[in-house]
Amino acid sequence: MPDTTVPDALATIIGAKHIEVREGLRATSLAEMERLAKAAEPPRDFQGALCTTVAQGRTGLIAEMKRRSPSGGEIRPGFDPAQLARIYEAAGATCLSVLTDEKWFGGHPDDLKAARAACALPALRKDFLVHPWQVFESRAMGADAVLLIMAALSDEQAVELEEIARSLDMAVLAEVHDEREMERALGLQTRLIGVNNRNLKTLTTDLATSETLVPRIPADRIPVAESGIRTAADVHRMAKAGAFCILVGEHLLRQPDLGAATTALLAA
Ligand SMILES: O=C(O)c1ccccc1NCC(=O)[C@H](O)[C@H](O)COP(=O)(O)O
Repeated sequence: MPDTTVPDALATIIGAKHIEVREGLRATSLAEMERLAKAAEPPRDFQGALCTTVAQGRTGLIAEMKRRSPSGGEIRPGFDPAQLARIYEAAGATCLSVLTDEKWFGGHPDDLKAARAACALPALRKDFLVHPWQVFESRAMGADAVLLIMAALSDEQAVELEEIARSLDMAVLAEVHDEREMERALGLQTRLIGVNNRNLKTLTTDLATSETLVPRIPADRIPVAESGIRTAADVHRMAKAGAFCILVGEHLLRQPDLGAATTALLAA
């Protein structure tokens, strides 16, 4: 029996996202958001950038930016998305991940716009997508890729959101935390399978999650190890499990010298 006395962080966030979408739809109709998405400048090749980096024998780093998080509290005072993007790019990151959720992460669509405009890296919109409107909104704000969290979506919803993202030439990172979610993600067309080492119900992090799941991901997919990666040894550990792409946020963002920290992590 699940412990119903413990609040489920993801369920709380998803509940609020449904309300946000309803409010968003009142301000901008689905048809208008679709029009804005189609009018946006063309997307950058998020998946291609990761494939090229890995083919060159380097670690594909999706470098994340977030002001705060439910698990970490305030992460980076003086947060400047354009400056962070330039530093990440110069230090060898392959892609960006930008939190746009305001309530829990202090983010905003303007963060993604500013970060993307400041560099040539493709950008993932890191948010909690539950409705087609948000996929169109992601493209309209300039995102090159969206995150689909399998724990937050039914199979039908995941397929629908992926179809819309693909129709807009955006990449999809399908995120999983257990074997069942992984099987469901493998039913999608995307090659990018993110294994989140963070349990989004309890917010605890364990790199063993990637060590268990990544070796079970078929060779035609691209595993991305996410969360809790802090050291060159962690990067090596993820690579040993078969994940040559990683998504890292908090550790890097807490370092005063972000560029040096990013370079050091990629030296693994
Ligand atoms: O990070 C949280 O506290 C969190 C809470 C609820 C839902 C999602 C959450 N984080 C999203 C992520 O998984 C991370 O931002 C991402 O994978 C980077 O992790 P890290 O390198 O540990 O910052």
